[in-house]
Amino acid sequence: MPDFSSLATLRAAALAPPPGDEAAAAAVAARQAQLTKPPGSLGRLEELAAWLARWQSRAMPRLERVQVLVFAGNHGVAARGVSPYPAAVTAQMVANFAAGGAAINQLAALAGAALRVVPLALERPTADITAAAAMAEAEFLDAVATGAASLDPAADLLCLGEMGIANTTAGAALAAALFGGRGADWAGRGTGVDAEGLSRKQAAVDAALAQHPEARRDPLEAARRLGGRELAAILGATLAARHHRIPVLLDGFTGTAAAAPLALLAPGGLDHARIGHVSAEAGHRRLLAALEQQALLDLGMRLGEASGAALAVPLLRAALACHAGMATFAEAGVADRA
Ligand SMILES: O=C(O)c1ccc[n+]([C@@H]2O[C@H](COP(=O)([O-])O)[C@@H](O)[C@H]2O)c1
Ligand SMILES: Cc1cc2nc[nH]c2cc1C
Repeated sequence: MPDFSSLATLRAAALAPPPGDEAAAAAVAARQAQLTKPPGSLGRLEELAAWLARWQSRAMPRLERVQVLVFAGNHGVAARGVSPYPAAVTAQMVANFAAGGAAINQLAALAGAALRVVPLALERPTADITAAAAMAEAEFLDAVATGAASLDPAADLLCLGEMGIANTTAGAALAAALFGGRGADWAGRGTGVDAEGLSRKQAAVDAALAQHPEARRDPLEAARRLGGRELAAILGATLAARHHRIPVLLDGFTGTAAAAPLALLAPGGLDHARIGHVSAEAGHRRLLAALEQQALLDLGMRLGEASGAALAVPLLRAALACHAGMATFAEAGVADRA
């Protein structure tokens, strides 16, 4: 378990992500070549089986234990009129998750996954990023460590999601600091803000970027100054998963932005993560392009709460069912190519 007790140790862990197991990935590719199908005909399912093998370090990957983690946080920038919903909805949705009434409850059950929801100091919103750093260093590290500690170290796969009114504004500011551009490039409609709300959101992102020039220079400072507790927890869980050899499915725009600092801190720092779906949130495609990632699904969803990550789990199960269950040409007596 990496040490996230100081910014220096967190940075050290992020700068040295363990490599994948290329032998396990090669074993998958070798078996794929023997299976009763034209080479490559299962498309990305083949690559996904190899990806699971590489990051689980298992020639025959498995999905017996899938964890869905949803982190919740509140944001001072919500007071800027950037979301149509009041901040109180964050805690109300956490209660809804506990009662089993949210979309993620249904989708996690369908995925055969264990859902855990972790509220992070909801009564204490982060500071308004247009005026101050979202979190002090200790608060940031605490959220990162909570994210890491919430991970089931025996999981075969981790799906990550978030809940936090106004967090698409935080995600947009973070993405702009990491990859360049301004509010107009990264802010979208979120939960459905109107045109004036969108203008306020773009202005809030621009004001936050002007307030925090350091964020453009250091991905961890960007996460601390512009993000939020649930975003920091996603970063911590994603990095901890890498060190525990657990592949990760990220969810939408906010969740992808939360983990993105890891890709900038180390080349391949997010190679153990895939994006479950591309959100309808305007900036997500731009973010995926910047990360050179292709989402698994494109269903026009924009919910967050790990819904798009959980929905992609059955695709991974399909990839493994074919990989493990198909006969080889020799076993089935099917003639291979001449
Ligand atoms: O991540 C996404 O793609 C996404 C897009 C739109 C909305 N959300 C969810 O909606 C909330 C943030 O939206 P907003 O409008 O309050 O910034 C937060 O709880 C997210 O889980 C998430
Ligand atoms: C109702 C509601 C549910 C959500 N789930 C994730 N983000 C959300 C935002 C709102 C507003």
